[in-house]
Amino acid sequence: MTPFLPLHVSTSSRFLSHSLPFFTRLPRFKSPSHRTHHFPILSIANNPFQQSIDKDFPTQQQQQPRTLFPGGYKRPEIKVPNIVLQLVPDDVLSGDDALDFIDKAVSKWVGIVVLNGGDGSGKTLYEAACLLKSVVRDRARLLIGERVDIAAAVNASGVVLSDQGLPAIVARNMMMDSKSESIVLPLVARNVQNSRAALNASNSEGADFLIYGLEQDKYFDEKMFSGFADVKIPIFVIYASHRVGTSIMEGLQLLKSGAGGLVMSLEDLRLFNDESFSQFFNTASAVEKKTENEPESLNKLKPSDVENGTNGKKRVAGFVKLEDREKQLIETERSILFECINVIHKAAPQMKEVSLLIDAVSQLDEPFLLAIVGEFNSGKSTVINALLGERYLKEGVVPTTNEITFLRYSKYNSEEPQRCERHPDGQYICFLPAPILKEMNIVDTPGTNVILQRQQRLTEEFVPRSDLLLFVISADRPLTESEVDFLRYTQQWKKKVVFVLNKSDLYQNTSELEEAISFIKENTRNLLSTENVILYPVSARSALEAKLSAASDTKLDYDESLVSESHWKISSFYELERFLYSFLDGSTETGLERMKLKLETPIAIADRILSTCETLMKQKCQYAKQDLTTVTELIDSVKELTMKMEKESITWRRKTSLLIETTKSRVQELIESTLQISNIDLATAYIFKGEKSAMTPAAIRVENDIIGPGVLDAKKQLEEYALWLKSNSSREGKLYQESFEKRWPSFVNSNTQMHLETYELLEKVDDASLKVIENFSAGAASKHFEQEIRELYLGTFGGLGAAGLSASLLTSVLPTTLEDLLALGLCSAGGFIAISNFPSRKQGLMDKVSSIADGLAREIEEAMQKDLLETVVNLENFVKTIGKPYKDASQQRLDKLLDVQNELSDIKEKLRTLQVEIQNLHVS
Ligand SMILES: Nc1nc2c(ncn2[C@@H]2O[C@H](COP(=O)(O)OP(=O)(O)OP(=O)(O)O)[C@@H](O)[C@H]2O)c(=O)[nH]1
Repeated sequence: MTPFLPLHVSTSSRFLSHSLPFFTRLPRFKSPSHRTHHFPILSIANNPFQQSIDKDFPTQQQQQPRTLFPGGYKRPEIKVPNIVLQLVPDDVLSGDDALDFIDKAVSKWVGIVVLNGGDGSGKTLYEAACLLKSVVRDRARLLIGERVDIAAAVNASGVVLSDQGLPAIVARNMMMDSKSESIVLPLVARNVQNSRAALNASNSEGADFLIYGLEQDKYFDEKMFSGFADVKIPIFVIYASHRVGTSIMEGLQLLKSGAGGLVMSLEDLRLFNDESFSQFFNTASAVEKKTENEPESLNKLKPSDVENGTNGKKRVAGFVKLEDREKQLIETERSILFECINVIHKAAPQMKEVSLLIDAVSQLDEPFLLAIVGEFNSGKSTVINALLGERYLKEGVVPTTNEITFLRYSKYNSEEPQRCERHPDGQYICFLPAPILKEMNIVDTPGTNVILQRQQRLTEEFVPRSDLLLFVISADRPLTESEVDFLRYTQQWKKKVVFVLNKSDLYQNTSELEEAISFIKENTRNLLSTENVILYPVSARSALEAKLSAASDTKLDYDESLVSESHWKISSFYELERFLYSFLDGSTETGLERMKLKLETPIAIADRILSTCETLMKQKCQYAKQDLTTVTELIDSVKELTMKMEKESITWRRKTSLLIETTKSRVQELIESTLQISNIDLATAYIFKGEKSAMTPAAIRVENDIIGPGVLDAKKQLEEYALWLKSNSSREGKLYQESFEKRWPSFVNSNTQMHLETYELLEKVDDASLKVIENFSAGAASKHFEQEIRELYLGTFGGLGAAGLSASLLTSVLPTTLEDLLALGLCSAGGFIAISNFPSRKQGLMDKVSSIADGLAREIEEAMQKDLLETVVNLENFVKTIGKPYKDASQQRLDKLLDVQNELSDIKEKLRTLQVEIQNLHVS
């Protein structure tokens, strides 16, 4: 799982580079560690963001703890009935239509695909496995025959081992080492050819399912399968058409005999069409339904029941006795829990553990559930047998209980005193005529602290469902570390625990026994948060033997044997029984406690899941708030970008005004150097040639050398400026858009598709500054300038006549203006006054040039400013427009999450009130 690390906007480090959006240097959230250790407190199954709120706007990779169960692993579930497709590399690599066929098969009927190595090389097997994995994907389980290394390398679901292959535990551990991220334990299946091997593989081996193949030259016979009755894991039978026939009905026969499904080769699979398979699965589910309808079976709630909140049960009206009160509480509790389930669905659709709660709700009206737990070999089965008074369960020095075994009551039937069946959910249900089962269901669980992890998980997963735990400790190892660990785990579900110190007969004397009792009590008090640790030292073996011999000796019953047998070993077991029986009597305090425990079981599950949901929602809300802030900051950050553009535009304006300034100075310089009285050529040109004459060289120079190029330069500069504005705006606009899309890719939909005019905003600039310069004509300016000069000369020399002018001609040899004037004065006193105006007239012209240039510069600057403003306003509007759907969505998401958060706390409050009500139950 690659964590998606959310981005934040950093306000300080923007504008870093033009090749990156200016907001891309963003810090990352610290990804919280999501590894769980032994017995985690909080957890949720993996597979994030598929539904509801998350689907709407999946922005953050939230913390995904592995599972609510210890070790962070879940047992893999195997659906039955199922079809297993068995392949060899050639099937996969042959290049014909096999892959298409496999693709279709896994999308419809095949739930497990096994790739066997055949005799080929590891390389070929690996290549075939890679190819197969890419076809199968997650639609079916892919298992590799024997080669754990290849299974691990291609990330397969598990391995199939031959009868002589690796021990299952070794294979599983090897796979687990390589699949450290997976929350599901790897599957280990075994090929078997007879019932003994099958039993062995399912019991001490801990295989998850079996593939049963007939020995060479043997043909299928239903009786053959009867030897597998004790095998408690699914068995898939190899369906070889040449042995069994090609009718699917033959396969159905196998299912009826107890097989979990059929194993077929590619060749055999091709023999059947969709119709045959649908017939196969329909009939199989009909068979299953029949089993489910057995009395008191563990029917699961249907989703529709959850929605309706009815579970098909009649509502109970009115109550007078405690029992009625209990019924009424059950109804209230049920409806609150349905609400709870709905809220959990909303808060954490991926939380698979909600099924625990659904189960617990469906079991509210079921008898009290007493679960016997403890380490393997502590004597759990013997304790149960002693309670039942008969050796119903297998006992033994090696782990003997491999499945959760429900013991339920059924009337005595001489033909079938004990009937066991495997429920589709994998648990075993045995119907026995033992009286204690009338009032409570007893569950035998596989021992903990076994090397077989599957069994340990089974027990752990069962703990939340039980109402009371009978924790069996063996006298030869009172309270081990792993027992303490397990006990701690049970307390996460707030389970009431009663200890049974079994095999007490092993102690030499009472002081040894007392020492062990006080040791256990001392060390569990804190864990169970009670001063009153309940512990019964017993010898289940002696108690069972006493009961059995009492039963065989009709004259003596068990109670009498207690009297006659003063042995404490039996009497202490009797104490335990008395305690348990008192649970059945609703009129006693213990009976009341039974009801309370029963009612509190689903509440504890709900409470724990709700707490997990709350943590998750808190985190989700935090992320959603962060998202909203990020979106808002992202939108607002455009202001800083525009400020930056404004800053940069100053340089552009400066450059343009400098250009105008230079042009102005050059014109003025020209005036200074050219316009002199002594410039006889000029004077003659203006005075004698009149207006119609061709342009003077001075004016021509102004046009060609100064104003003309100046205007061209300015135009070029303003064109560049306009381009700078547009490219800046469209680049940044696009970067914003990319950032929104990259940051929230799942949200790119029709809402975020903008109208064309939105994109046009990025290009839309009026180019006012360019227009100003375009409107400024160098020719017109030169003409104007020419006119001004003419007026200057005419105003100066027009009244002097030929004498004055000839006098002035003298001055042509004099170097300075002053001498100029003096000479003129001497030559023509009358003309002096007119000529003396020349410098001020010249200055006037200079001022005129200056004011025209300054006016132009101002006009251009204002237009540039206008262009800039238009660009930044457009860019801001663009970013606001494209950011709006994201902002709205993050706001909506946050609102939704806050609503769910409120719903969570409301439902928690309701549960608390209910809990108080339950606690207030008392014997009337
Ligand atoms: N001495 C003595 N041995 C006992 C007593 N109870 C059970 N045993 C023996 O302990 C061994 C294990 O007993 P089981 O009842 O199979 O133990 P378990 O806890 O169910 O074992 P698993 O199901 O494998 O976890 C058997 O050999 C029993 O005979 C007892 O009270 N005293």
